[in-house]
Amino acid sequence: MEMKMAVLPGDGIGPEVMDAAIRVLKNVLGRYGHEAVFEKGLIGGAAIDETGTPLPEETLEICRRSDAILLGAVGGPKWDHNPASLRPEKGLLGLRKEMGLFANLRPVKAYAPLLSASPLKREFVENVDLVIVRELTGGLYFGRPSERRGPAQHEVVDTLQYTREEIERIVDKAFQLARIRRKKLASVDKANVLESSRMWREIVEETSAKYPDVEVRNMLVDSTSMQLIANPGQFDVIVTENMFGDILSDEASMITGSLGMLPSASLRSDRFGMYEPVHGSAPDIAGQGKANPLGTVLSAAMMLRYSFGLEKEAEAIEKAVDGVLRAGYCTGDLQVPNGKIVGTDELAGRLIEKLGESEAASSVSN
Ligand SMILES: NC(=O)c1ccc[n+]([C@@H]2O[C@H](COP(=O)([O-])OP(=O)(O)OC[C@H]3O[C@@H](n4cnc5c(N)ncnc54)[C@H](O)[C@@H]3O)[C@@H](O)[C@H]2O)c1
Ligand SMILES: CC(C)[C@H](C(=O)O)[C@@H](O)C(=O)O
Ligand SMILES: [Mg+2]
Repeated sequence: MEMKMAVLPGDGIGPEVMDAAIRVLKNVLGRYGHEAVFEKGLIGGAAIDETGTPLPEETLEICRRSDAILLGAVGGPKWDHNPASLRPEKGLLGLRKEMGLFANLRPVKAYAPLLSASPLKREFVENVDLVIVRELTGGLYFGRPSERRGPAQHEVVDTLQYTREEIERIVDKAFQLARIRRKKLASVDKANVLESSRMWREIVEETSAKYPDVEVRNMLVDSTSMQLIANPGQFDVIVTENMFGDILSDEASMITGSLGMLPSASLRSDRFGMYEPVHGSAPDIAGQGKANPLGTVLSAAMMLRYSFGLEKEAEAIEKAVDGVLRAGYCTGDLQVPNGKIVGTDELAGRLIEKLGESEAASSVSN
């Protein structure tokens, strides 16, 4: 099988972490004898600079003829204050919508070597293994905004809008995921205030009848943000609206030690998906070769698992990540006791070394 992947590096540290992830990906695919074609496209600020728009038609074409998309990050101060239609985020939001990627899975896993530096209580973080299922193509980020008429305008509106079907499909996806994990689902909303959240709760209630084996509880988003810090180990799957999921996932990233650690998969009902780290373009460290590539590398592993069904290959990457951290290598955003801080490229090289070591070990044991 020849795999076709669209590669959209984007802006800031996007191209840096993407180069690292592609090196690791090519290495693992080569070891397992797979053939892959990578087609690069422009998105975000880089696309605005070249074509005047953050999501050129050519990029959409590349994505449509691929089996999966790997994306770095978009945005930065150069473009963030452009008129609304040219904001680089519009390119990313537009791509998610255009490709129908409504289910965003953001796994949060505690890696043992990173725990001692966590400001959180160790007994609560050491077994953390949760997934935030974020609704990705509806809600506040896609509702009707009011027009900006300039600085004199005295009122502004954004709308949090969902159809029943949009809520049903994401809630169902989360129940399905909980069923194959630890069977615990937390649905997070603001039902004490928002009408959309009250409808969300009704749908959770109705859907739970189909999944009697999954224990479900409804939680308010404000107290959930507290519980994530106080006792994150209580969570298995969390399902929530677009903006709540955006905010809770950046918060949850700190359980692992850094925003740079979190991968994500944006899925629909078939195997097609887009895979990107949770972080942004990090303009403060861009161009310095020190960005943490692990969120993107782990996103590539999710791509192999969800879009190509390559479980062994995905696990090999995840094991290599654990292996390099255990060996003490990390980027500057992480703290490993007695560890060595290395740059983005060197960390990718260490991952490739680890992949080789585990292959050598498995051929000795066979
Ligand atoms: N999916 C995306 O493409 C995405 C996500 C979030 C933000 N953004 C955009 O990125 C730009 C910058 O946003 P921001 O600064 O609020 O958020 P950010 O996620 O880019 O950075 C937040 C902080 O985390 C650090 N950080 C992030 N990723 C890191 C990594 N891999 N390694 C080490 N440190 C890392 C940064 O240095 C910064 O201090 C904005 O234009 C924003 O709209 C894009
Ligand atoms: C850049 C922005 C539009 C994006 C989002 O909110 O989805 C980002 O924060 C993310 O988490 O992927
Ligand atoms: Mg975000």
